[in-house]
Amino acid sequence: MAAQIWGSEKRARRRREISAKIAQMPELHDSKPLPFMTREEKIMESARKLTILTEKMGQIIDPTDPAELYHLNNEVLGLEGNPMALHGVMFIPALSAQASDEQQAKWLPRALRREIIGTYAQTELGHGTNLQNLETTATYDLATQEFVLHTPQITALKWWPGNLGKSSNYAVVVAHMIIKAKNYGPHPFMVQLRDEKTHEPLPGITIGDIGPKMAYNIVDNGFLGFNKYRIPRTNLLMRHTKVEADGTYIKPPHAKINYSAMVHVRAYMLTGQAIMLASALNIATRYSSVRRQGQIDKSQPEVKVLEYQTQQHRLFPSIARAYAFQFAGAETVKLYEHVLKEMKSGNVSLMADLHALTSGLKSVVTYQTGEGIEQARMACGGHGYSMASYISEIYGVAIGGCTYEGENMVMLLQLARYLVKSAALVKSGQSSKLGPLVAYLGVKSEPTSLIDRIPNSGFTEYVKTFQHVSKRQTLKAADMFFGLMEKGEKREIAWNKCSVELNRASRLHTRLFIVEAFVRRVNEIADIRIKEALTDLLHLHVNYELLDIASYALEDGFLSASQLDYIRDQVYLYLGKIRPNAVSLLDSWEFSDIELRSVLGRRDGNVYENLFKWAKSSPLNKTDVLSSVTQYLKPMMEKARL
Ligand SMILES: CCCCCCCC/C=C\CCC/C=C/C(=O)SCCNC(=O)CCNC(=O)[C@H](O)C(C)(C)COP(=O)(O)OP(=O)(O)OC[C@H]1O[C@@H](n2cnc3c(N)ncnc32)[C@H](O)[C@@H]1OP(=O)(O)O
Ligand SMILES: Cc1cc2nc3c(=O)[nH]c(=O)nc-3n(C[C@H](O)[C@H](O)[C@H](O)COP(=O)(O)OP(=O)(O)OC[C@H]3O[C@@H](n4cnc5c(N)ncnc54)[C@H](O)[C@@H]3O)c2cc1C
Repeated sequence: MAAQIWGSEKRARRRREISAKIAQMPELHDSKPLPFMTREEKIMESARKLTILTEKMGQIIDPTDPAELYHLNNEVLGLEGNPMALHGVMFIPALSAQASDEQQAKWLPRALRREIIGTYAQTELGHGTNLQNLETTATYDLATQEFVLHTPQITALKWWPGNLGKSSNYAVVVAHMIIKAKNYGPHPFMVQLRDEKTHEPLPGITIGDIGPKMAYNIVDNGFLGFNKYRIPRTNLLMRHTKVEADGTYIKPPHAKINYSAMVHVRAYMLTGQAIMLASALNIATRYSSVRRQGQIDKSQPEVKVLEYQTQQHRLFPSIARAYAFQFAGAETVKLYEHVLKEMKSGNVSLMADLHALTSGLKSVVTYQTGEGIEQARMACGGHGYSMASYISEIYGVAIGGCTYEGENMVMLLQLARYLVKSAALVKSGQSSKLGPLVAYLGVKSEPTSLIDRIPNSGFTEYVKTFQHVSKRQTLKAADMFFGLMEKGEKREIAWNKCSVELNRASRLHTRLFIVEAFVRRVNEIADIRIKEALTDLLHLHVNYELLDIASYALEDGFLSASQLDYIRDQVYLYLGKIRPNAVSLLDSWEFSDIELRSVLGRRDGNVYENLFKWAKSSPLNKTDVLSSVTQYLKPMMEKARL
């Protein structure tokens, strides 16, 4: 099963080898539990481990393999980020995709050797979503052949970029490029921020940390202002766009090609989200099979809480989602790598499809991951609320994904633009022009679902039902939009008035893709036992998801009330079938105790003794009487007694 999760036997074996090596290297372990550290201590601890990793990484992993790097990162540095998180996640990908060969030769080796630390600085205090209204300017000075970076007002301060505040000395900065008074829109520039020897900010740069956040507090998300700060013309990233010495602008082959670093993260973050969901579920499910509370049959002893159907219903559909996200994420990464290769050789025709797909997936996956992790926390009762479970940290980190790389509603609306264009093709009789991801929009469906009518139909009837609801909602939202415009409404106003319906279509389309990716994967599996376990999980997934969106299928009679009862029964049937495999389905992800960082989710199940040990190690317990008591509470009580 680990091979299915991680992509191959070899990958699963490598993960195990890497975890085993890390287990033997105490210098790479947290020196004390992270929740007991201050933010400064955590950053220091992370930087300490990061420098050891830089020295020893080659002994542990193949540093050129992103999957091995990601695993090493999760085990040693953890989810809360690190002082170089953005260096690998966005700075290097931005340089790789957007810098010319000559620029790459100059900067990439230095970045890869970690001689310099970089980040991706795009979002500002006043604007994050609407890139067209970013306010930082890069004005070309023809006389000196330099760009002058400037922050005209407070809202133009860069705000949020990870590791910008304290750790990075370089950044890819996105600014509006102005040449001879003409604004060419946002473009990426390589900018040195700090002196390489002293790490002091360079003259003309104002920089710092934006303060503590809901989670991710090891990352120094920062602010950045420029006061007429000059950089050479050749620091504009020039793989696709060029500015010649005389100010001549050569436009890129696709208007949005400079957005590729964002698409990179949107594609890769899906499996990251799956891992976080599976981690929280692993903790909750293991704990639920240790925790005994109450009886189902009063004549019997107390049961493990995992025996309760409500507990299973709370956890198991999310287990199915974690697998589904991992499989859909793996497919998306493959597609991304393919499109990136094509883009590098000048073919930009697949960019729109990739953008639409990653926009929808990013939104649905992060939202459902957040939901699943929060349910996992509640499933652990009181102990879930303790930082000893570590679930709250996982939650805080995961839901950051609902916001970064494009706020979820906004990204769903990006997918909706693609769906509406596709609907227009269907309406104008040009279904043959539909791309493969939306081809179903042009296919006539049966009048009713055959879900419970065709025995042994595999998952075909389910997929058809998901296709039906997605198609119907897409055409309905598109009709609403076109109808408003026919009545004379301006395009943008009509769009806004339909946007809730449009986003519903985007979610349904994305959920269909996730179901299809799960079905594709299960169909590929040769090992009978693995196939059986995953088929059970897939049954739970399709029935649970369909129940969740049933109103769309009920409203036009595609599903009947009796079919809904059938689907509900299937959910209960598969909850029961999955119960014996539940812990194993999560243990198959092979998270080590070091990686999980959870007292509650320990592999050995020795929860209570370790919770007590954890509590005793709280800094508050270093002394029996705190100074808050001697200074304030004790005098207060004494005064009251007089
Ligand atoms: C190994 C890696 C492991 C990764 C693990 C991940 C963990 C990471 C953990 C933490 C890191 C956090 C890092 C966070 C970083 C950031 O958040 S960086 C900042 C991100 N910011 C955003 O995402 C901003 C969101 N806004 C936008 O993207 C855009 O503004 C927009 C909403 C898309 C609109 O853009 P714009 O105003 O320029 O667009 P319009 O002029 O309206 O045109 C829209 C048309 O353009 C098409 N389009 C847009 N984007 C793209 C694209 N990327 N590719 C192709 N086409 C694109 C769009 O489809 C419209 O086309 P149409 O007109 O034909 O419909
Ligand atoms: C943990 C974290 C890490 C980050 N790291 C980085 C980084 O490294 N580099 C970087 O540059 N940035 C980074 N960011 C910033 C992030 O990319 C932005 O916050 C994000 O893109 C959302 O933009 P915003 O803050 O402007 O939200 P807003 O756009 O202000 O969103 C507020 C509300 O308005 C709605 N809204 C906005 N526009 C529309 C619209 N057109 N239609 C409908 N609704 C709309 C949204 O849906 C939302 O409900 C990070 C953010 C976080 C939380």
